[in-house]
Amino acid sequence: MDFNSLIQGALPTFVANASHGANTSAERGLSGLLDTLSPLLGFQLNPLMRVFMIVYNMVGSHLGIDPTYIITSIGFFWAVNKVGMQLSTTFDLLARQYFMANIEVSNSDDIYSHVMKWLASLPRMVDSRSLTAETASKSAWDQEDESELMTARVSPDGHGIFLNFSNQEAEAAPRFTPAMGVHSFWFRGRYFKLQRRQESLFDPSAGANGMPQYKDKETLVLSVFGRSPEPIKQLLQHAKEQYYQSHQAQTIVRRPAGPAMRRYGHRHSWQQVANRPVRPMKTVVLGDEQKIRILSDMNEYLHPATARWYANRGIPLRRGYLFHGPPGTGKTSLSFALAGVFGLDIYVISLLDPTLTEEDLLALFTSLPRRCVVLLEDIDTAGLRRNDDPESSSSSSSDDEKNSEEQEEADKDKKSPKKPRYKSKKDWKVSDLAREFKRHGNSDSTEKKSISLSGLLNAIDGVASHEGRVLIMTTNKPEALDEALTRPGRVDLQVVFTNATKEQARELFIRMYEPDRSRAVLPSPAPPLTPFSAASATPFSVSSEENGNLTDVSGATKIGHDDPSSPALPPTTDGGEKEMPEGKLHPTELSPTELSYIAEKFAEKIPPGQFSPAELQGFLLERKKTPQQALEEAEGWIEGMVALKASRTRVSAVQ
Ligand SMILES: Nc1ncnc2c1ncn2[C@@H]1O[C@H](COP(=O)(O)OP(=O)(O)OP(=O)(O)O)[C@@H](O)[C@H]1O
Repeated sequence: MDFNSLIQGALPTFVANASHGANTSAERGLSGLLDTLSPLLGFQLNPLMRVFMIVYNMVGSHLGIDPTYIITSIGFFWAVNKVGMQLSTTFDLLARQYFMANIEVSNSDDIYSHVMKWLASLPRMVDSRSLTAETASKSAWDQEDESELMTARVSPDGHGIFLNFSNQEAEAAPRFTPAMGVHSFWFRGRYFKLQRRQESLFDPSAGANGMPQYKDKETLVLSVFGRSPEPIKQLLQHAKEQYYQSHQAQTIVRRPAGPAMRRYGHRHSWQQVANRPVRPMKTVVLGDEQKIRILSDMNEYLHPATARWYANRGIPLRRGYLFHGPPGTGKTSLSFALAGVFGLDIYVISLLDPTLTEEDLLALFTSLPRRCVVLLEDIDTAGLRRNDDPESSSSSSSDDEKNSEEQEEADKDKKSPKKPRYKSKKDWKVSDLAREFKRHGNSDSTEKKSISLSGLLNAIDGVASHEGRVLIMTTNKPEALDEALTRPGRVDLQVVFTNATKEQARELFIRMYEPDRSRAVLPSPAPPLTPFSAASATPFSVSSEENGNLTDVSGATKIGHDDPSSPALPPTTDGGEKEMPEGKLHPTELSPTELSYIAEKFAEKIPPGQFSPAELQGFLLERKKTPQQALEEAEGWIEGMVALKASRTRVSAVQ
């Protein structure tokens, strides 16, 4: 059959199909056309197309309209949407470029976390359709809903109640932040646009050991209509204030960032490692005179007018303190309390950090904020290398570890120096291998020269060194320090810490047992002192302040409380000899007078200058719910500790 006769044969059918009524056209329109054209064009409809045609016909017959219209409309709307999106992107771009002010915030800056935290709290953002869920990390100090802790479980022996935190992660709600892309929100009556974008940057030496690595960099672009970025600046200020309001009364602790980040300098040099509640000055037991002296010295130094005073006299604006005394006497505690009093962040540097070079140290000091506390702990153990001593202390310590076997071999080598020193395979022992590894490891770490004394001095008061900071160095052995380190100008004030005096022991006792002014009383220790019915007990009692005293409002049984109905304590102000309160009383049941009386008795028992506040604190912590038990057991503990110290053993059987 030729083409002409085929057309002549097929065309009438096609015309008939096409000119059929409206309802039949829906059924037959496309399928009829395809049926007609397929032999014409010489192809067969495949099964998929046949299924499509069946569905097509069904839709057509059900809706009573030609599905071609539907397909055409969908295509039209898709095209309009595409064009619309393209136009909107172009308009957005043009608007941002010519009609909007923009501010970019990088995720390597603290402002990024301020803005993200604030955005996460915006109701409009939380309801947005495009969000990123993040696990909200909580520090040990973050406030928790204490009622949730009632998920306590009965102990296996049925005698106690233990808190159970196995589900805490599951119960913690995630934090929702705007996802990557463009968002909008209102703030103080203005319309803002937010673009969150991420790019992967190739950093040739960002990874461990300087290996190349891709790093994600996030940027927030905040835009507002108008030519002035002022509204965005206000927004950023607001986000920052909100952030610090929630972190009020906290001390931020920073340490040097990893070597890869340190390379970028300035704000990348330090990383926040902790955020802890401010340590109140009154919790550091130290002579009032000493406290007042250092507080007023620091206050004067940090005063804004002091900078001018120093500058006029050509004195570098630096202040250094040396806290020295036996371990556990409060040197670190005072440093934190001082930072808390003045609302400063603490920057802690360990000179023993194997990755820290002298250049790093200098860079770290130069990238400190205007006012801060820099803490160099245990400076005597830092292994500072004297300039005239080429061997670092670390290498000398590795020499000490050579055992007699190696010594013997070295002696042998001396006798026959030409003979190469090696062992046959069968002579190798696992211990040899371990030693080799250790030596190899040591040699790696000593490849990096330890910090020299002059390197440290240069960092803390060299010409390029930072001004405005407060430097606190702590040590247990002040006599081991180099004179150059402690000369005036580097150390302006020395604070001596001693083992506890009687007065300090008394104060520590009171601090331990005075009523907690916060919401809840600490849970009683889990191991039961007396068997009790688990069903009737709660792990702790919620207290409220009433007339200045803490009173139990739960009515619940207290674990470890021997006799809840013990008689009221006798008054102690009758002019005669004070009577000793009886029974093992819960601290909340002691009046201030009674507490001070027991504290006095406790202090009398403590030999002055023999125990550090940390040791006394440890003893009292063991008996934190039972002040009288502490008083009664003090003598036994002292005897045990004296014997322990005499035996110079570190293993303690005394609690
Ligand atoms: N004078 C003090 N007042 C209150 N608490 C103290 C005091 N001294 C020590 N403590 C307590 O003992 C513990 C250890 O204290 P801290 O770390 O401040 O001692 P340190 O002198 O810095 O010790 P080290 O020399 O070993 O670093 C802390 O829990 C602290 O609360």
